[in-house]
Amino acid sequence: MRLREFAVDLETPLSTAKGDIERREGLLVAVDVAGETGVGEATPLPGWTESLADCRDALADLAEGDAVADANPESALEDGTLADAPAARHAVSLAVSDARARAADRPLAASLATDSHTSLPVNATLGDDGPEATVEAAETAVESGYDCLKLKVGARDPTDDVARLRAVREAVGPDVSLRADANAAWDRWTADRFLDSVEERDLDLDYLEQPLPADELDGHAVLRRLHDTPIALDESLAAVPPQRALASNAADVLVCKPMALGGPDRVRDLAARARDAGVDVVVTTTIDAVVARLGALHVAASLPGDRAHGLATASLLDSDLAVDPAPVREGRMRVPEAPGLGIDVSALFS
Ligand SMILES: O=C(O)CCC(=O)c1ccccc1C(=O)O
Ligand SMILES: [Mg+2]
Repeated sequence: MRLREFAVDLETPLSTAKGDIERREGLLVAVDVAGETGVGEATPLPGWTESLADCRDALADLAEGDAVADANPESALEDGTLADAPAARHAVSLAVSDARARAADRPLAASLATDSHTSLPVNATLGDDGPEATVEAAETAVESGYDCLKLKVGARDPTDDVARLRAVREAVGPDVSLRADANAAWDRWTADRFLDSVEERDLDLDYLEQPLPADELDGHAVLRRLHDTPIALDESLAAVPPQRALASNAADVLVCKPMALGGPDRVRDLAARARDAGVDVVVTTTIDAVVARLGALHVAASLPGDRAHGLATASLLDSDLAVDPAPVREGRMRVPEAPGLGIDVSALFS
């Protein structure tokens, strides 16, 4: 197993209710499995995953036990070694899946599901900003072909967030779908008030993502009963066993971050349970470099459903680890057709 550390800056910080994301640091992992080299990425994000230091330690421990890891890196996925390090587990799991798909000579998505999508709609991700800047960013996104926008809310008074959403709805018209992500900023009363005014003004939100703190499953379930606006859970899935979130009737949609859930295999397991419960799944990045974004794209493409995914985050970075084989065009991403992730490993480990 080989490791390579990396750091990439965001072009402009992504402003959320829980602070700005300015820089992403992580590790690339390469493993040899089934006669092929596969690559994975660990880009931890505290709040969703272990710290960078813990991630680095977990992967270094694995790489040092090289004899074991090389003989069977998959054992580390199942034996609990990486149980408390979802970003590290994500890197190893993605690298193993990439190698296996390359060995089968199929794109990763097609190796995971026979009826995988070849392209997917994605939402534009708009940070917290004043009303004019938010409208301008929304208009630019729609002009470039997006028909789904996700706005960060929760960093200002909810009345101001409603005004931002109203201005965006007026600017983009009724056919663009709008999502709002509060990143756990509100209490039940504030979320209730926000949803009342959104619904009074017919702003028609596709969903409200994580209005309440991560452990408040019952609170989200109450909001679902009181309002027509669908509720999505994100932070909750990293904080409580995802099965509990499903069992609590707390969500219409699960926002699945492969990095936070511990790998593409974990997303697929959870998506199957969600499907049985009639809950939709949207896959998003954690603002990752090209390897993890491609992993998220392939796993999203392997799932049924036609909701836009939160994968359009490459443009937030000011540099990357390699040329992106899946740029966003007209609000969609095409799944690379080359084997595995569709990226050249030698370009990443030179
Ligand atoms: O979903 C998207 O559009 C992009 C991903 C995103 O918003 C995000 C990125 C990093 C950390 C948290 C989040 C989030 O969904 O809250
Ligand atoms: Mg979110």
